[in-house]
Amino acid sequence: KKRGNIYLSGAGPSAWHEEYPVAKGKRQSPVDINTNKTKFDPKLAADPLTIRFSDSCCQSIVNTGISFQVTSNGAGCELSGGPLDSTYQFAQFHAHWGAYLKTTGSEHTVDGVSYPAELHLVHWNTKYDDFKDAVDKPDGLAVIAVFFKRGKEHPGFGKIQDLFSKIPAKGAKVNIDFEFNPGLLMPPDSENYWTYLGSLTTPPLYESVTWIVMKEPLEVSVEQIAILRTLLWETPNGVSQMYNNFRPPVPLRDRVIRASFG
Ligand SMILES: NS(=O)(=O)c1ccc2oc(NC(=O)c3ccccc3)nc2c1
Ligand SMILES: [Zn+2]
Repeated sequence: KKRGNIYLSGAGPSAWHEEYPVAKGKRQSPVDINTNKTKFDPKLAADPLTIRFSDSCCQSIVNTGISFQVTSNGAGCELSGGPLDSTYQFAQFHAHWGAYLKTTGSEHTVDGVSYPAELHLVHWNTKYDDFKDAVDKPDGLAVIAVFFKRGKEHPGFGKIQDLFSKIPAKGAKVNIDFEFNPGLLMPPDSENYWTYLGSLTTPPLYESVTWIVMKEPLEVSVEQIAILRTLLWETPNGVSQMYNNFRPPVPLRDRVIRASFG
């Protein structure tokens, strides 16, 4: 059966629970971050989040059929501190975005407000042997989420977007033969973040992610937001531009989102 596109086949995200019952689970993502209900946790500031990236950590970029994905062997790219009790190694970054002239696009929202896109930097807990071993464990993954907002151009991200024309279809992959430090994609102030226990935002929706959502968005140009939609994916009506590859927020249930700032 041509599965096609998980966002456009059948009823999309609202139907994922039919094949993945965990979609209605207790620690699903994304969620709306209601800033009146977040809780400042001084312990997060006491043991600051340590985000380490390197110039040599990005090997290739692939069209996964639902986003672009810059893949890393993780060399010199590690995450620890803050809410994390272990060292996590960088595996890949990708993004989610909306449609032309729409304000939606991000997965997480803040007080009900969406951003046009959201970047995810995926890390796995090095207490496990590799990503695949970590991916379904409750403390297996840590994902840094960075909101994109429209503003000045971001030349660093532009270097990655220049490769999009080389990965026109699902499965297409090219090597990155220049140095690219994912640290360029962190907002100027990355001390202020929210954190909560959640899940992958696409099937299999494993409840294995400690989310670290940066409060400050990263500015990119309106053109750069539009270039995201030049990536292509399969739809029930054939190959077309990739957009609206985001899961809308799901219920927070019995969770409190902690803030690293007062
Ligand atoms: N939107 S999300 O929640 O950040 C999210 C959702 C689903 C994901 O599946 C993977 N797999 C790998 O990264 C991987 C890395 C190495 C080898 C195999 C897979 N990362 C994900 C992130
Ligand atoms: Zn993602």
